[in-house]
Amino acid sequence: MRTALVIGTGLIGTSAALTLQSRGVSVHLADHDPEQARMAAALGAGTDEPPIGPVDLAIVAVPPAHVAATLADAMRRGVARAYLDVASVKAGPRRELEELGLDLSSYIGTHPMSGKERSGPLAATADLFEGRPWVLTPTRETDTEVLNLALELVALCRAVPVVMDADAHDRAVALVSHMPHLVSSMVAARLENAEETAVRLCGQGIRDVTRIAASDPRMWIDILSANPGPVADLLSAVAADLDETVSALRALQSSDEAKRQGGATGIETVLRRGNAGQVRVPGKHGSAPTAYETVAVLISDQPGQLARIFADAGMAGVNIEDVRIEHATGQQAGVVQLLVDPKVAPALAGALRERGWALRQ
Ligand SMILES: NC(=O)C1=CN([C@@H]2O[C@H](COP(=O)(O)OP(=O)(O)OC[C@H]3O[C@@H](n4cnc5c(N)ncnc54)[C@H](O)[C@@H]3O)[C@@H](O)[C@H]2O)C=CC1
Ligand SMILES: O=C(O)C(=O)Cc1ccc(O)cc1
Repeated sequence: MRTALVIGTGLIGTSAALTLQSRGVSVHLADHDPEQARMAAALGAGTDEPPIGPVDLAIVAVPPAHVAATLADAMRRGVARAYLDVASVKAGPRRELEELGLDLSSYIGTHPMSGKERSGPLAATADLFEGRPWVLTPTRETDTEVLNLALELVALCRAVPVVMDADAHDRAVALVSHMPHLVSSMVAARLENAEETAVRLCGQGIRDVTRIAASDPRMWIDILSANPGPVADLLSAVAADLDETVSALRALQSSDEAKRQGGATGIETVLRRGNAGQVRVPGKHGSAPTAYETVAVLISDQPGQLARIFADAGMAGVNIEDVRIEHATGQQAGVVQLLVDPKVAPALAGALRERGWALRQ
């Protein structure tokens, strides 16, 4: 691939553009808000000048409700040899394109399973897709050349291609993305009118659970509107679990010992089912989950502390598999949890102590 056109230069479009541009592809940037395209160009994602002739690949990265119309317009203008979109839902946009009567041999629906709770070009990063699944939904109509260009994009972004049917994709993301998004919003909504004295006690757990609730509601209305059935089915299963859990908690309040026992069993069941589901969440790079050991380092809130820890871990020859940061509310300090192979954890802890870091036991 030599040339690409990114239409929709927000978080996902600009991230893809930054990666392609850094790999030597000449990228053109377009957005219905020219300021967004200008900003992406200023970040080094390409040029906001239109291409002179058709590019190799057009990447449509606009909100799901605008995908079909944007693609149809680009295809009619013949701006590229191949077209793809990156929307979080796949069956709806394809159906809309079919209804528009377009030849879809030059189109493939795709979805990078990587993103953030922030929107716009300023949130974009060139490594956003590294090691993450990127779903491709070719059909019998899809030209081989188009599939190959999509695979080349995924490879250039160092993502992991996963081929799926559009409906199967939508059911899968209802489970791993859309239903959890709503649950996160509902947990976060409990905080809206909560007492400040309670909110300031928030720790890492609630931060993890509510991070995605900060996302742009307009985008998520679009996503959920295109996948309501599967999400409603899953949410009603969650509602059944909630009902059972509430009954179990009420039983725990009973003065009857047998009822209390039943309540405890009910709670244990839901917690154990949670353990069994959680171990199935894949580790980094989509690999099987790995049990890492945590080395927890106390840091002061000063510039360069993280970089120093990473450099010191590197000097000790230790590969950091994952990292989590706990900020203590209202304090200029925090804890960095370095997740490493259990075999190297003692050596890392020793090396960091030697270099003056305080470790939390
Ligand atoms: N946010 C995320 O974490 C992820 C989002 N996606 C999908 O990627 C797509 C883009 O999402 P984000 O980059 O997060 O959104 P964003 O809000 O950061 O960017 C969307 C951009 O599209 C532009 N736009 C809107 N309508 C347009 C139109 N008709 N023509 C041209 N430009 C138009 C907007 O001005 C904006 O710059 C969506 O389809 C979303 O479902 C996929 C994976 C992750
Ligand atoms: O922020 C996160 O962790 C996400 O999971 C973001 C995300 C949002 C929408 C998608 O279609 C895919 C990924």
